[in-house]
Amino acid sequence: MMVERLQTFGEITLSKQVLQALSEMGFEEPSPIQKEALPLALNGVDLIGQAQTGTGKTAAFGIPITEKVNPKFQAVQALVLTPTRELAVQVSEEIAKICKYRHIKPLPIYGGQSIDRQIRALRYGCQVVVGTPGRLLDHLNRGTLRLPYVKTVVLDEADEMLDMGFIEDIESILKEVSAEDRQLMLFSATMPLEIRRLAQRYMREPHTITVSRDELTVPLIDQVFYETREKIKVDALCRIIDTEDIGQGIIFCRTKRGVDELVAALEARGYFAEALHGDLSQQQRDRVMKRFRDGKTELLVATDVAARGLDIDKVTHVINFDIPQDPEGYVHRIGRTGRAGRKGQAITLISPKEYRQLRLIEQLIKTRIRRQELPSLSDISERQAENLKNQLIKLIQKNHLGAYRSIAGALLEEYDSMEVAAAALKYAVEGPDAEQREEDDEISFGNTGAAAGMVRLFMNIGRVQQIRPQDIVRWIAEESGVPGNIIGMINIYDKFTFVEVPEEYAQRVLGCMHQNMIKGRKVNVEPAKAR
Ligand SMILES: Nc1ncnc2c1ncn2[C@@H]1O[C@H](COP(=O)(O)OP(=O)(O)OP(=O)(O)O)[C@@H](O)[C@H]1O
Ligand SMILES: [Mg+2]
Repeated sequence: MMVERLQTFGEITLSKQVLQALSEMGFEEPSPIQKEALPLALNGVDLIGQAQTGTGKTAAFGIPITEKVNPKFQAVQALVLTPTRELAVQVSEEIAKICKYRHIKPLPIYGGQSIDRQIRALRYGCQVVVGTPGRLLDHLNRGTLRLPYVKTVVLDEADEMLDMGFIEDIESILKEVSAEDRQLMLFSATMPLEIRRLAQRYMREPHTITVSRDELTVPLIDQVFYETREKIKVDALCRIIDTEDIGQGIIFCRTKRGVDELVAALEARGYFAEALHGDLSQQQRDRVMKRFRDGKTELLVATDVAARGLDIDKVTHVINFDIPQDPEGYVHRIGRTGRAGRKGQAITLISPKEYRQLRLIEQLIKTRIRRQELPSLSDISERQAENLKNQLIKLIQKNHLGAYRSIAGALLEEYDSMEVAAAALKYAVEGPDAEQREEDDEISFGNTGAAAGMVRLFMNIGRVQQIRPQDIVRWIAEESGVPGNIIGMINIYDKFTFVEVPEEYAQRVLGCMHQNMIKGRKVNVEPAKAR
């Protein structure tokens, strides 16, 4: 059958409310999968839709669901199944945006969340349920969720859902939906042949849409690999982090334990990263995800729980610290970057023994992954020098140099301009007492000494080379709004730091600083004895 190609959402028969919502979401024209899937899906046929990561599969089923659900009828009419909790939340939110003007209520239902709260929400009523299989079954068994009026079922990440781990649950759930006039749609960026075959069992003459041209991966993602030995893998990773210009990155490990160990190893080296895996409580998972989505965490270290579906636009890098187990996993992992037309960088670390796995991935994606050599230490310092230079250029261009100009003027009368500039740079990078720092365990800073009326605040930072007293001053000033010049002595010890502030400011400083960050490190502030 020829599939009709459409140019705008307006050319598809969509309600005014949905068109309005799509335009508010910034969707100007349908993506390729949407162009092909929407007319078929709206007609009610079963379909299997395969399209590259980040190309709008969610809306390809979210729009038809929104159009088909009757807002006046208070019963669950559509069901979307996802493999992870985070994805259930995200898909439910995207559907909520699409049906903003249709008075339809989607509800995410997933494990780890209070079941009582879910029962109340279900009783209150919703028309679209987006959930993970285990928890949905739980509700079906308790009788707190019934599906007799469900007409549309979607398996997002269908190949994963029909894989061994989930298939029994999926079958049990499908049994609860009347097969009579049920529409079943499967979506994924990968759809292995055996899964397509298996899917026939549940589908009626499904239409198959395959959008990806030759490559399974998005061409805007640059893909490289580094060969490294197991022993120096963490150091290799750190060098890569130091040289890449990472906006936000997801680092994948094979196991939960591997994730925790890598987070600890990164922290010990002064990098801040957060872990995401299935052993965390749901509250922790939610918190980690929120901070990452809000751009507060730069690096997320995760198991494959984050491999599929997650849509976070600022992710510039995906790093496979461990090579994925199966080639499909690679496609999904690296697909967390380079979404909706953006560029992305995918980096894979392999040991000499893992070339075979790498070749299998290349075969599947029909693309060569380029080999790169690890950056040397001099590459890194070159890179840092470059960054520093760029920051200075920005400052010069902004031209807000105020009082610093007169200091510069005074210095230039006595010293050579090269000397002055170089000293200023050294001060900026290494801090005021860089020379001594290596010898001393304790670093002090400040000029007021133990002035009267000052309190000492205890900060749990640990001593890190990159954090200097002036970082702390600037950070306190930014976070609490108190002027930097009221801060007195700063003592940096090996494991903690004391900062002196006038008593009247102490409350304000304390108030903003619980669990805050300096240069990516968590900081707890507690009051210590007044002097
Ligand atoms: N027509 C469109 N115009 C502009 N942006 C769109 C359009 N359709 C979807 N998007 C946006 O593109 C991003 C990626 O979409 P989505 O998450 O649905 O991708 P996906 O195909 O499901 O990817 P994955 O295989 O990783 O699950 C989302 O932020 C979504 O809001
Ligand atoms: Mg998706």
